[in-house]
Amino acid sequence: MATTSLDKSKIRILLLEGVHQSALDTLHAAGYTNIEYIKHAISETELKEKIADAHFIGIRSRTQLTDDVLQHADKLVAICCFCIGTNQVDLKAATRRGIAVFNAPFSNTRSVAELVLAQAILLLRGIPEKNASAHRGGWMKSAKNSYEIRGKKLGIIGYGNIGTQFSVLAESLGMDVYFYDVVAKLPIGNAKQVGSLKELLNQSDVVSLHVPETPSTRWMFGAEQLAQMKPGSILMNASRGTVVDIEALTETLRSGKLLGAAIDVFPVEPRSNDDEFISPLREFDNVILTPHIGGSTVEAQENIGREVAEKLTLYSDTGTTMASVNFPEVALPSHPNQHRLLHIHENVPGVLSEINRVFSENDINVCGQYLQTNEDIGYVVIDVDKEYSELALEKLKHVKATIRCRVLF
Ligand SMILES: NC(=O)C1=CN([C@@H]2O[C@H](COP(=O)(O)OP(=O)(O)OC[C@H]3O[C@@H](n4cnc5c(N)ncnc54)[C@H](O)[C@@H]3O)[C@@H](O)[C@H]2O)C=CC1
Ligand SMILES: O=C(O)CCC(=O)C(=O)O
Repeated sequence: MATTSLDKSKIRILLLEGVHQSALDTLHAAGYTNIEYIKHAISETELKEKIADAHFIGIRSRTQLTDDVLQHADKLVAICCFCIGTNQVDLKAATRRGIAVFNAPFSNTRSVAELVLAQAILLLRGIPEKNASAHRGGWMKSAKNSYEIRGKKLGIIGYGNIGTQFSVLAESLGMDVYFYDVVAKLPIGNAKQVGSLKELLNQSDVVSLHVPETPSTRWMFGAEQLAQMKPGSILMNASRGTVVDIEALTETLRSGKLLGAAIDVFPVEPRSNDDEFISPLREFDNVILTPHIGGSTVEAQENIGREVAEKLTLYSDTGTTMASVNFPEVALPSHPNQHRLLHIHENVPGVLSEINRVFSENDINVCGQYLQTNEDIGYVVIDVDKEYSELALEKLKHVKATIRCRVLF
């Protein structure tokens, strides 16, 4: 698509946590060259220093973009999460500063579903203990506590993009699938929605969590829920580390009540692969511990890199905010031969009429105008003839409730 964006060499992009090469390729192909690429998460002090110069930042799940960090991000236009979860970003603080947030809601969902399916099979067969024993010279040849997956009941908590895919895969292996979700959901295949978490836990042989991190899911799975699980059942968590109370899980595992567990996410995760992973769960051979790699496959990372980098370039080139997590969604055409003003304001009455007054009082012809609002902010995009953009920008900055206003050339 032909675009007339800002001089791209001046747009600074900071990419952290080793996002896939496909992101770099996509950005380079779109003409963005001023990119700092770091393979790991950086300390908060370094983050505050680096974010001060960045127009765009790309992160995965380790980098915490708190209100405090964002206070240092005067130039930041957008945050690009190369993952699904956006709980590591203070979305309210980003919105208040007029910073758009993007993510990749689908690209790694199949990878998570495949991982938990594999873990369920391995745990039902007692493979983690048998494997650990063999590595130490043991030989646990026995059918005790070793089961087929066929005919077992799977209880999915959070029946969204990942939960539904897991549901389909599990049914294809003969599992009976039940799910609990706070929203009424159309069941896929023969899955059945149950009315309460307790009901789900009381009957499931395998329980798997696929909820986002929100206030309602924070520590939602503790001693009470573990007590409601069937003896000999399995718990799996590949959602977020703040969902399961690890101390309570440790106690339950010590009691021998569960056949096993698979945990991919933890309340505190090492910042880099060189740091030690500390968890009381390390003592159990019947627990599969994975380093937050539910979505870490070559396929998923390549797709995410491309998908999120495309969202970045589209927003940077044209102002398009489709699929933004926190911004009103506007799909915009390119603006050849015109300049494009992007005005982000608090969603309060009277702003639009003030904006329109800027154009009528200054005799500026509006070539195109687009508006969308959400609960917090309004996003107005105005295309004007090139010679008027500087004057319009200056005037628009003084419109009441303005958060941020900039121009795309
Ligand atoms: N381990 C890993 O590497 C990965 C982890 N994830 C995590 O998995 C989560 C889920 O991903 P998706 O399925 O794509 O999200 P989704 O948004 O499609 O589905 C989440 C579902 O959880 C439900 N839900 C929300 N609060 C709930 C509650 N209190 N009780 C029961 N259900 C509730 C929602 O209604 C929704 O149906 C992500 O938010 C992310 O945190 C995602 C990708 C990779
Ligand atoms: O791969 C990552 O860094 C995080 C994956 C994840 O948890 C997500 O997509 O929400």
